[in-house]
Amino acid sequence: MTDSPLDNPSIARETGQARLPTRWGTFRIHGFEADNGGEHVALVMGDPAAADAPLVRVHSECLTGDALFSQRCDCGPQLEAAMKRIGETGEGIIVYLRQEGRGIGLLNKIRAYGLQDEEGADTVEANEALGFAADGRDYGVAASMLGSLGVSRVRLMTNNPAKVDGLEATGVRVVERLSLLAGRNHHNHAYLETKAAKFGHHLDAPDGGTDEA
Ligand SMILES: Nc1nc2c(ncn2[C@@H]2O[C@H](COP(=O)(O)OP(=O)(O)OP(=O)(O)O)[C@@H](O)[C@H]2O)c(=O)[nH]1
Ligand SMILES: [Zn+2]
Repeated sequence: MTDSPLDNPSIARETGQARLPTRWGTFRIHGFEADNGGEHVALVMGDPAAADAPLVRVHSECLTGDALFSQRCDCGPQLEAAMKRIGETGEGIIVYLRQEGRGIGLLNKIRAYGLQDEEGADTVEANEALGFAADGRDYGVAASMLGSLGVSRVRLMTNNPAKVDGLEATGVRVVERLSLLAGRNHHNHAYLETKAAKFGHHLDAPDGGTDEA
């Protein structure tokens, strides 16, 4: 397997912060620089460090879905739903990781999309045909960012069991998993089915997986 072109450093240092008004309320945006120079951000609302286990979304960058309104995936609506939920709660964090294309980068993701279009590959087969692992993400940098923000226990908005395990492996305690079902449409049906079949995403389950010790 080819190593991911996006190295996955595990330490991120805060570089600055500012006010970020959004449709769902005003966050503070914190900039972080990782060991390899990667740039990530966290959107913080309220005082999550004072909470026992605040609402957190660890979102992997998807330029096409988050910014360009693509319906190939569910990323944009998931990000909106997470920001809305935090806005309604008044407290929480969006950790926005620049791990585009499950870690293979934007240009390789577009090549993978091409293989899906032309050869009928699913997302996993396309990654593997390009010489990458099915999912090359690492959550160490998210743990480092949460640590800087004073958070070590979270209620995580995700359908992805590997994200829960990945965060737990880096020392973040996921006390509850909250489903984040949004943005299903006829273009992303196969993509979502592949996530459920090959990665075990919980796509029809309600909130669950609380493993409070
Ligand atoms: N390599 C590759 N990456 C993709 C593809 N479609 C979406 N992505 C990336 O997948 C990432 C989102 O991961 P997903 O597996 O959809 O969802 P998740 O974040 O693991 O799970 P949730 O927390 O439930 O949203 C983003 O970085 C997207 O850019 C694809 O076809 N190929
Ligand atoms: Zn996406």
